[in-house]
Amino acid sequence: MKDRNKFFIKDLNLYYGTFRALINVNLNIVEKKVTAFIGPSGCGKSTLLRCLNRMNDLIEGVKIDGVVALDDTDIYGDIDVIKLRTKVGMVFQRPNPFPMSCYDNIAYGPRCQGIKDKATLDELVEKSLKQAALWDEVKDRLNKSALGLSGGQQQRLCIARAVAMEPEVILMDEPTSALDPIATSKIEELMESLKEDYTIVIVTHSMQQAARISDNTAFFLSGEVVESDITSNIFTKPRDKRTEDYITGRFG
Ligand SMILES: Nc1ncnc2c1ncn2[C@@H]1O[C@H](COP(=O)(O)OP(=O)(O)OP(=O)(O)O)[C@@H](O)[C@H]1O
Repeated sequence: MKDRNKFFIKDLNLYYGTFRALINVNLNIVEKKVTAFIGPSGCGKSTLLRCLNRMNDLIEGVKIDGVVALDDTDIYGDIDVIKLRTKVGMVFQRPNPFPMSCYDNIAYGPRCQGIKDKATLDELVEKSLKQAALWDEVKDRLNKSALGLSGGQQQRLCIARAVAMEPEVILMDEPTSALDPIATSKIEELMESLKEDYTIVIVTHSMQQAARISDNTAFFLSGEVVESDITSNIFTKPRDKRTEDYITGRFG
């Protein structure tokens, strides 16, 4: 099947006050693939990720120019931002379950959207937890606090919570950086299965992780996307000397 672009990013610049954090970014994000953003600390990976569901709108002093289109619609045009964030869900670096039961964590978003029917919610909770590979571990403790889960389980719960909103894209900002290697490999396996249904964009500090899980990789440096390509090309035959220096560990 031919690749289809989910996001189209053209000449994007982002300023925090007078500081230009993204510089003329041009990038396509392919549908139903995993795209990794890599690069040294402070190079703009999270900033670009947050542009994709307008999370930067919440930061004072941010100015953006250029185009970010989702399925051909400019998301910085006159659109419903709440709807956008429903379509483009997000999972953060530290697991952040709400201080409520596992069940209520998942049902929270759908309830806010007006779904009240218990059977419908039950089904959605089960389906989301299954998709996040957590159902077997929590099915007997759905009514207990989510805060009693391990860190890795909490992160999968947060992924289930994102999935329950039936998004099209899931943004993940260093989703495994607070987790141990076993929990990390569970999340990595999970991403492999989630990409059948969702477009995934992940910021990661780990080049090994990007190489393991992503189909496409974009390499960032000082606010610019230096190079983006299929992941194997980035790691075996980068076109730009700066990418090569980074992946061979010469800096960063
Ligand atoms: N809210 C903010 N206000 C001002 N400057 C910011 C803000 N957020 C990020 N920056 C600056 O923008 C630049 C890019 O930051 P960003 O967090 O996007 O980088 P990153 O590549 O994700 O870094 P890391 O890998 O360390 O998470 C940095 O210089 C950072 O200091």
